[in-house]
Amino acid sequence: MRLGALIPGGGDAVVTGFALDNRKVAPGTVFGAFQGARVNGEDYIPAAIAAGAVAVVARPEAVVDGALHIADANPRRAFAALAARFFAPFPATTVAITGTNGKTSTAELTRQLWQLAGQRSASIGTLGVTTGYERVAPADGTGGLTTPDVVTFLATMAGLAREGISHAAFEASSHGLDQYRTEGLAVRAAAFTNLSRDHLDYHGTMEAYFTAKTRLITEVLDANGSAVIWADDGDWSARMIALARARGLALLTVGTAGETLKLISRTPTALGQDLVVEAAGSRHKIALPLIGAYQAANALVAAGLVIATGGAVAATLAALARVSGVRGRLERAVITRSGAAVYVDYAHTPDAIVAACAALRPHVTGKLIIVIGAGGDRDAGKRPLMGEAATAHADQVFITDDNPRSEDPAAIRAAVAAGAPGASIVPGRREAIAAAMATAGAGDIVLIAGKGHEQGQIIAGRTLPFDDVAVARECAA
Ligand SMILES: CC(=O)N[C@H]1[C@@H](OP(=O)(O)OP(=O)(O)OC[C@H]2O[C@@H](n3ccc(=O)[nH]c3=O)[C@H](O)[C@@H]2O)O[C@H](CO)[C@@H](O)[C@@H]1O[C@H](C)C(=O)N[C@@H](C)C(=O)N[C@H](CCC(=O)O)C(=O)O
Ligand SMILES: Nc1ncnc2c1ncn2[C@@H]1O[C@H](COP(=O)(O)OP(=O)(O)OP(=O)(O)O)[C@@H](O)[C@H]1O
Ligand SMILES: N[C@H](CCC[C@H](N)C(=O)O)C(=O)O
Ligand SMILES: [Mg+2]
Repeated sequence: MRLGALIPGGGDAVVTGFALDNRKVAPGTVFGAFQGARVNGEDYIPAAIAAGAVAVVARPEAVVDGALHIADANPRRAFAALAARFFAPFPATTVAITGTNGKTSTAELTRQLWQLAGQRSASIGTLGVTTGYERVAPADGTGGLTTPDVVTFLATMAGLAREGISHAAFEASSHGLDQYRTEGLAVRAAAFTNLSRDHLDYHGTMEAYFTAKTRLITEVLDANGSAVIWADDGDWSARMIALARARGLALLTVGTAGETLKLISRTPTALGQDLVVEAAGSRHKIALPLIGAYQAANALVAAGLVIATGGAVAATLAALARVSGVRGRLERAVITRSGAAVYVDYAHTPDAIVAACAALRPHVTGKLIIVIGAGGDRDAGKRPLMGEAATAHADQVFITDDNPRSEDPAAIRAAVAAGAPGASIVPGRREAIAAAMATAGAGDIVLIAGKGHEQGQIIAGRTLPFDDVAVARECAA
């Protein structure tokens, strides 16, 4: 493609690709130079041009010598729009999900519902790229970033379209939205799941965190698209609904306070839960094969996205009876010799710990024993709150490590323990899982929280192999 085809006056230079790191620039690349959290990408403009960049997308005040300067006060957004023109076409039906918790689950359940309806579908998010035939996890073994960068995102979407995928659901994290990492393609429907404390290290305040998320509804979503909003998260839901209305979007509300998919009742069963949902004037009874209110919420939001993009209401709700669990979300790992069930869940916020405990509580006849930890180089303020949530909602708490990253693991454990008097502090995640499982008897449940699907423990810059499900099975052997 010629540069002139991407941007008026671009000329005849051949564009071969897009990069936002100078080390990935090859002859013909369009380079995006952005001010980051650590360094200023504008410092790498000369190196990018020396490596063959034909154009540089940067602020008007940046100095670009020897390549076309595509100047924009919001260079990340301009870069995403150009890159999308280069990488198109994309899957025809694309939807996005934001919220503090439930993005990955909802994206994956949306993909499953489409697949059950006969569509070739994919989901993109923390689990990597999932299609009906494979899951390609991020290469670094930790689960990596939810959205690596906009070039990877658009190239992946284009690759899926080439494979014949017509329907794609992606997770829009607040970091990704703030940094324009998931944009450029048409988004037909967008969902909001909930908002609670996380990532305040990056956003500073809950208000700024919420604002980052609102971009999905107010800017990224097509003007003629549909907003699917979980209605049961109080003020945050009400504000998102108001924003969707103000923009004149088609609106689908979901939950007990929802109008489109109104949750009438929810009754836990041995293997899942029975839901009664009022939709399009009739009542639908659904035997959802997943436990917990939070999974019911995500399943219904997923159904909302499918309906918003053309799925028939009754058939979509009926298909919920056939979904599979999402990797690392209330995944049953093993039963101990003494008869306790051990679950792994990706709860790494105070709210998620409450939700995961609540999901398991109806299935506990003895004690609910939880293993928690908090990530290093992440929102430190959530640590005691995670301890408090575990203490309030489980019967016995073990505090251990969860990706200490560059921080001192003992200091993180102590910060969590500040909210959890009476908890046992066990350095070493394997040791903590073993200790928790050893105390469990028949009728008890052990919940190993925080890492879900993750395949590694990040300690001092190194990622060591670690899989909660595998370790639980080893401890039970
Ligand atoms: C704080 C944050 O989100 N940082 C992300 C962001 O970095 P940044 O733009 O601030 O980059 P920077 O390192 O300051 O560099 C600025 C620019 O200079 C460029 N550069 C830099 C060095 C160099 O030698 N040459 C060069 O060109 C960089 O490519 C970048 O464009 O953009 C980078 C590329 O897209 C990301 O890798 C990086 O993620 C870091 C590693 C990270 O840990 N992010 C986490 C917090 C994150 O984003 N998590 C969310 C999950 C949230 C959730 O699901 O709950 C996610 O979406 O994954
Ligand atoms: N709708 C929900 N309400 C409350 N808690 C939830 C909800 N959905 C998921 N959770 C909790 O959050 C955890 C993570 O779920 P999931 O991976 O779907 O969320 P996410 O938003 O993608 O998270 P991340 O921001 O880390 O990518 C789950 O394991 C569960 O403990
Ligand atoms: N997307 C989240 C994942 C956290 C998972 C938890 N295991 C941790 O490392 O804190 C983040 O990057 O903050
Ligand atoms: Mg996720």
